[in-house]
Amino acid sequence: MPRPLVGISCCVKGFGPFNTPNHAASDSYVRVVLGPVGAVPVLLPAAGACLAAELLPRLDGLLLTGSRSNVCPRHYGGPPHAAGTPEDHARDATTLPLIRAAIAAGLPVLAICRGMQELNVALGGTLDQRIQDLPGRLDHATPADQPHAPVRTAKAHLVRVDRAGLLASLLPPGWDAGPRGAAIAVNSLHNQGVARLAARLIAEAWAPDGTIEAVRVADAPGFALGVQWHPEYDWEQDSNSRAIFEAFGRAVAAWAARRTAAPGAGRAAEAQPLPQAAE
Ligand SMILES: N[C@@H](CCC(=O)NCCCC(=O)O)C(=O)O
Repeated sequence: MPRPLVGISCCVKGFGPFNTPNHAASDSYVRVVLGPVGAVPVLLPAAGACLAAELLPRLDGLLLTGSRSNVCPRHYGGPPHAAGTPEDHARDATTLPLIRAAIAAGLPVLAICRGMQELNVALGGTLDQRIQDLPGRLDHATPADQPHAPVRTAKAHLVRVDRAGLLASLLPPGWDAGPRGAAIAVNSLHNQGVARLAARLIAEAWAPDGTIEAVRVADAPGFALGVQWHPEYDWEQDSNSRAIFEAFGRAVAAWAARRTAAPGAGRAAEAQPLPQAAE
């Protein structure tokens, strides 16, 4: 049987001397899909809502990536971002409908950082835009003055995990047996966070300041998990991070087996006209 296909959400980023828009996803997501997820990575361009119906029937999983850009507040009725806050309207226009269609179809979904924020917004939740400015909250942002690699793998804080949740069920045996109890250490590279949790989401993990750090979709027919941290940066060293991707990979493999047995399974919506290619 051919290996399963996992779609990876792209951002639109300017590259080169003319800042030409490119559809891009970090190499860390490609490597984790090839590695512990055990699938073939398929980069999904941020080309709009039309992609959901075209792509979903051909995919076995959806990996929603992190990004420096932020979900535009008009999608959740929030105030405009402070000047200079990066947005990516093309990504929003692609991922928000894609998430709704994927969840409805039961396609396995793993949502990381911006991806978890998109999952919340796609299902009707709202975001805080700078949690470090809120009273009593921690600064979860990327330290600006430190080099790339260590800051992405360094543990920034603990996360208390609901022992009864999906996340706890997939962590390695004994994950909660040490002195920390039901808490794991995570990295942290975000400014925004869940404000109002979407009605269909269940919080599964919390930072010490109460920030929601993991969610699952309560009524999802398939695997649907979001984490606010970045397991893709340290899965080679961290067994908890690796376990998240392996569990996603098992769900993806099961979906692929069903899709192969019954082609057309997962078809979520009627196809829409494709957009014109950019000039
Ligand atoms: N922009 C949002 C989401 C944060 C996020 O996904 N960060 C990814 C950073 C990747 C990296 O720096 O390597 C927010 O700020 O909350």
